[in-house]
Amino acid sequence: MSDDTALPRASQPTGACLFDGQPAVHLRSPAGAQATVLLHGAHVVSWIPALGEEQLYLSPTSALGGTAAVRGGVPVIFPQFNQQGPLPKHGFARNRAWALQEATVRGEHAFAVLRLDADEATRAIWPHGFALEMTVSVDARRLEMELAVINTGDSTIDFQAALHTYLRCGDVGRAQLEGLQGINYQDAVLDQPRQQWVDVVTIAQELDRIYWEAPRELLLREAGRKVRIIASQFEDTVVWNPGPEKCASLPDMPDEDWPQMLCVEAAQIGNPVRLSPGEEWAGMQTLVVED
Ligand SMILES: O=P(O)(O)OC[C@H]1O[C@H](O)[C@H](O)[C@@H](O)[C@@H]1O
Repeated sequence: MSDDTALPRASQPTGACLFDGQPAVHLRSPAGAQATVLLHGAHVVSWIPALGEEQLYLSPTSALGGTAAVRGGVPVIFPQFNQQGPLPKHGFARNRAWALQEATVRGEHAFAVLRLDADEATRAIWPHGFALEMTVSVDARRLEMELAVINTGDSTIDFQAALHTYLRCGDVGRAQLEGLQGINYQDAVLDQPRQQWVDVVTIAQELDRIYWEAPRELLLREAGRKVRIIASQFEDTVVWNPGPEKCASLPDMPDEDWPQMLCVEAAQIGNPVRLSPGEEWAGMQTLVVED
């Protein structure tokens, strides 16, 4: 992925930018950490901690413009997870143009706020009033993503939501996701409920699981790298890798790229959130690179 701006991305200040020709916002913290968020979907497509390397996987063959969902980064899932209801898969938030409200550096942080309001197109498929606010913040070693949902309508809303984070891996077969032992999950590949006995390791084929009421903190560990994954308010965690066969069937991802990613998604699936008019809910996922 290349930028279309004159400045190399490493030198871009906090503010509006283009990413592969698409409207985006770039964040640069005083310590030099960076993140880039597309206005399409409020989709985080890059996170580079200070003195670090890219931490997110973004498919080089994913279309970033138009109405298609982006393969990689952090898709925002709202108001439906997967195909668990009548709406398009994973809802509509990831396929809409969000508005940039603010992009600022404050203290050690650089952050941006993006907003999506109900409009005619969303009401046509989901007849409710709502506003979404996505706040993305970086400091030296940390990426914080908060999705807030406000019921701006005059009737109750029920929704599922997720931050569908594609973590970059050197080789997912040698990576380890720690913290899920003892947790019950729905195995979407086997279509069966199961329980996790050991850490999630040696992924070599499709893995697609919803862990119910998962621990707040998980750790992705691979040679020379540890990323702590902290969820707040999101009760469930989805872990997904397409494996070789499913990856080969995805038109927006190179066949050989599946070992380079693992989705660890902060999600609210089992207990949809219910908001009365005027009420608000917010869920957060924080990623921290550790020594
Ligand atoms: O291809 P997408 O619509 O982006 O969905 C990608 C994946 O998202 C989640 O992780 C689901 O659990 C998977 O079943 C799904 O395949």
